[in-house]
Amino acid sequence: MSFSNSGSEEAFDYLFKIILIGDSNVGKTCVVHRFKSGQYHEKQQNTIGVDFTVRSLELDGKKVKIQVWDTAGQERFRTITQSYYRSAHGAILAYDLTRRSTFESIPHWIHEIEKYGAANLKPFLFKGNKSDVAENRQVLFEDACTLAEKHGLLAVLETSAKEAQNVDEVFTLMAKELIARNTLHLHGEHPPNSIYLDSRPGHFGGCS
Ligand SMILES: Nc1nc2c(ncn2[C@@H]2O[C@H](COP(=O)(O)OP(=O)(O)OP(=O)(O)O)[C@@H](O)[C@H]2O)c(=O)[nH]1
Repeated sequence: MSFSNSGSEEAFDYLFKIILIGDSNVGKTCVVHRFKSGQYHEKQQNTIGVDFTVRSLELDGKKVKIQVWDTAGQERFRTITQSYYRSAHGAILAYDLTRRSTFESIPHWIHEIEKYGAANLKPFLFKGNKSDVAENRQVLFEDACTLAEKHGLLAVLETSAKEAQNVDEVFTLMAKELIARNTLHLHGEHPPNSIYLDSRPGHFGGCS
């Protein structure tokens, strides 16, 4: 069965609302822009509140409409952004792998999701951005894996909005997981535990 919001819009099988969360300047907006337009722009302004982006994908023969809510990382917008958690189906936690403090904020963001998100707001996907400047790396992939395992997060991916590394993969993986969970739910089964992805594009491996 396919759905459409209005006659003029493309029909779809699934609509997923995915919220993107993390400290200011980790590159959330640039990643969303890369996902939507395939382009990279050095962004000058911080996000104010929440920005919406929609992109449709075809996954395993199904039309999937992904609505990304790009939230402001700045503290002063926290009350606005928290109000969007409740209706999200999936959450992506982002940090800047060249800035350790943004990684250390991740437990705080997990707490926010648990506090303000719906009870079934799982899985959280976990991504480190700016892998193109890995020479300035302050967060090891292994450290991210350890944190993800500790909190039962779905995946660890390292992305670059600048060099288009793993950007589509983040959203595709999230959508596939949400479809799988939806299907399992319909069949009364439980979803599997976490998946971990190596930082190299297209390489699906374990953390250890
Ligand atoms: N080298 C590099 N720089 C990036 C990348 N992605 C974003 N940036 C830069 O990081 C800065 C912050 O990017 P934004 O996308 O505005 O960050 P944000 O997380 O949306 O910030 P808020 O809107 O304040 O929450 C900008 O100067 C970008 O050009 C990347 O993949 N590689």
